[in-house]
Amino acid sequence: MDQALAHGSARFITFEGGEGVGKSTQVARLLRRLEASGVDAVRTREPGGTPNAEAIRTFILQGRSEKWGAASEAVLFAAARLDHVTNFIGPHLDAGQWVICDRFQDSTRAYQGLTGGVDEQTIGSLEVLALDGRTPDLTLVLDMDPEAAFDRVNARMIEAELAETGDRFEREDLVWHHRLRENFLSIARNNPERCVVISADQSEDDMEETIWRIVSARFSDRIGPDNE
Ligand SMILES: Nc1ncnc2c1ncn2[C@@H]1O[C@H](COP(=O)(O)OP(=O)(O)O)[C@@H](O)[C@H]1O
Ligand SMILES: Cc1cn([C@H]2C[C@H](O)[C@@H](COP(=O)(O)OP(=O)(O)O)O2)c(=O)[nH]c1=O
Repeated sequence: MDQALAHGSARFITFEGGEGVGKSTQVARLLRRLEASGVDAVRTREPGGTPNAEAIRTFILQGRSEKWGAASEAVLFAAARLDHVTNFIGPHLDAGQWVICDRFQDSTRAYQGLTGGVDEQTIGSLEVLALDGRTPDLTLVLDMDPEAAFDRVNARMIEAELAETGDRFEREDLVWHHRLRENFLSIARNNPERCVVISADQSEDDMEETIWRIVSARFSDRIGPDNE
């Protein structure tokens, strides 16, 4: 079935990209813009979004699954995603609410698959299981040089007087993060109907405007000028 029809009138939008590129910031801003246009929307994140998936998130990000290897971690992320799709994303879309998700299946493809070395067939099978047909209508891939993204995050941490430790994936070296960036770009190139790459090397306000232009143009049938 056409995915747009499968979701009814609601739309499913995901944000993807490396660490610190501004995904959470823009998820919050897009939600505000949608609400201001009269669209009923909810935000969520991965791994997480339901109590079971949040438990898996804590387990992985504390590094407790690291020794198990990328394939086992891909299975854990898929288990969290299946619970999230079944108990949060699917029900909200079916109720007519748009769902805006901070990371989704492309993160498993980029981190565990292309960067972590888990083969395409395994990633594909896990994706079929976990998504249960809920492919995003639009994926915004935020892209910037990982060094610049880390500088930005560190500057904010110093401003807020927070100690920098980083979770399991943030502690990987820069070469790894450059490879990750290339892998997100290659996923976007391979899925041109679904993915749009956005430069994250702009101010928060400019990024918000760019994203709003893309979302409102793509879903102009749902976000009419009458609602602005
Ligand atoms: N466009 C931007 N320019 C400068 N700093 C930004 C921008 N977007 C986000 N930030 C800051 O960078 C840090 C990471 O942003 P965040 O939205 O949490 O990224 P992510 O969810 O991709 O990890 C935060 O401290 C945030 O305030
Ligand atoms: C959803 C998902 C996340 N991850 C990783 C990416 C992040 O390093 C981490 C999620 O932590 P998070 O703090 O949400 O990262 P960020 O703020 O950069 O979005 O989990 C995977 O490796 N595979 C996945 O399928």
